[in-house]
Amino acid sequence: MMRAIVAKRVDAGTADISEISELAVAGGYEAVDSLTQTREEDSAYVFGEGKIAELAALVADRQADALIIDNEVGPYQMYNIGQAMPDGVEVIDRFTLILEIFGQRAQTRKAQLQVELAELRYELPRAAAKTSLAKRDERPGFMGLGEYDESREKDIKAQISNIKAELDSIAQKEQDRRERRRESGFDLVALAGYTNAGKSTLLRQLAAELSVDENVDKHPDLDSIAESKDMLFTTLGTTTRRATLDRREILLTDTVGFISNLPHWLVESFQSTLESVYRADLVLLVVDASESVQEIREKLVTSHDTLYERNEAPIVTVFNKIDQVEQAELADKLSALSGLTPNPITVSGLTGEHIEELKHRIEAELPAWERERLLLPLTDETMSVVSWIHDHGYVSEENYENDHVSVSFEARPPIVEKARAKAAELHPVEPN
Ligand SMILES: Nc1nc2c(ncn2[C@@H]2O[C@H](COP(=O)(O)OP(=O)(O)OP(=O)(O)O)[C@@H](O)[C@H]2O)c(=O)[nH]1
Ligand SMILES: [Mg+2]
Repeated sequence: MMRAIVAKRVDAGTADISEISELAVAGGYEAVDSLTQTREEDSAYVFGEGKIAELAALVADRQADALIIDNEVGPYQMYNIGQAMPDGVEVIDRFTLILEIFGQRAQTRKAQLQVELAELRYELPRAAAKTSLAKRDERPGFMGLGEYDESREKDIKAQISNIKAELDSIAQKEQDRRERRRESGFDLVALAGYTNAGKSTLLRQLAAELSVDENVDKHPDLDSIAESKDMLFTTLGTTTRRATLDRREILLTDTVGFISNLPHWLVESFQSTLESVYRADLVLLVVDASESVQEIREKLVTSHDTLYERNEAPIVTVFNKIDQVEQAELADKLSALSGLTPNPITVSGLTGEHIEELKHRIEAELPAWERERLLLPLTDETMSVVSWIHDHGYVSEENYENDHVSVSFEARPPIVEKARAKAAELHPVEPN
């Protein structure tokens, strides 16, 4: 495994390196040591020059292969820090680390395109900076940053627009698929929330059935016998499974987790993954109840920001991992956070506690179904209409009389509409 030193600079207060350390592990590094500094950003080195010398000594001493910095590092700062480190040491900032993780996990075409798009967006301003400096100073390869090449910038822009076009067409296909699924009577429910909150674990609890996506084999984290890893960004693509509630059939989609402090271009690149959240009939926003009130609050606020802009569906907040929290403590947390989530539900995806309640809640929050009672004349086609209604809605009563059958059912309004049309097309057999 690659050995890494983790470093972080903050303007004020104490730097918290827990998240970057977890990201390092997720990226396949062993975080062997760390250094932090509280001071304003240095334009040449991010950290103070003395701290950089200290870091270089630590890297050498611990025989690290990489230096991971939990700050955004500009192209020149990156170059300067690289020069100050022992030879062969890779310098990685927060965003390149996240991109590395995504790159390792991206298995579907869509995920790969999204990672590529994010990489190009990361590179674009850097290429532009090189070009403008090289022009100004007429020094190709300014500061050793590589060949000065204006065409590189154009190239990146062209690639970005190609990838966007392909992602748009994938998004359109997915939108069509969502509509077909709704027409088949399914309600679409999406799991959203921070990475490691327990979304995939909940998916497995709620939907034991097989996945309905073509990416089944590409999500080893969703295998019901596979253990969920306690690791950031286990799930990258989206996976959809079918689950049966009391009355309704839903399609439940697991998505990539959120993480705070992401630059705009990175979030944008993963926009199409979030479409399955924005376009759902209901969103389950999962939070880890074992975290501190402060942490949960920050994550809820970021999640709401991400969702509210484009989300169309109602949101139910799910406090997961209650097996790890004392009851009194949980009550305190819920009341402290009640302003942000008026009516949350508490569960444990691991033990299955309150999963039935969650199912009821999902059913209650889904868009209301319409009730209808249809009298169908008995013809050769009648049984197929009746079974169509069974497939697309919930039948509460079915009575056979001499020459007709009466069916009482509930379904999405468009399904009821269709059932009426089908019923109208049935013509009774002429009596002899
Ligand atoms: N104790 C406890 N652990 C849980 C519970 N739910 C999930 N976990 C653990 O939390 C970790 C993360 O769970 P996942 O289901 O992979 O989380 P996720 O939200 O899908 O994470 P990403 O795919 O990375 O976004 C795993 O180690 C799970 O076993 C729970 O209810 N109780
Ligand atoms: Mg997951």
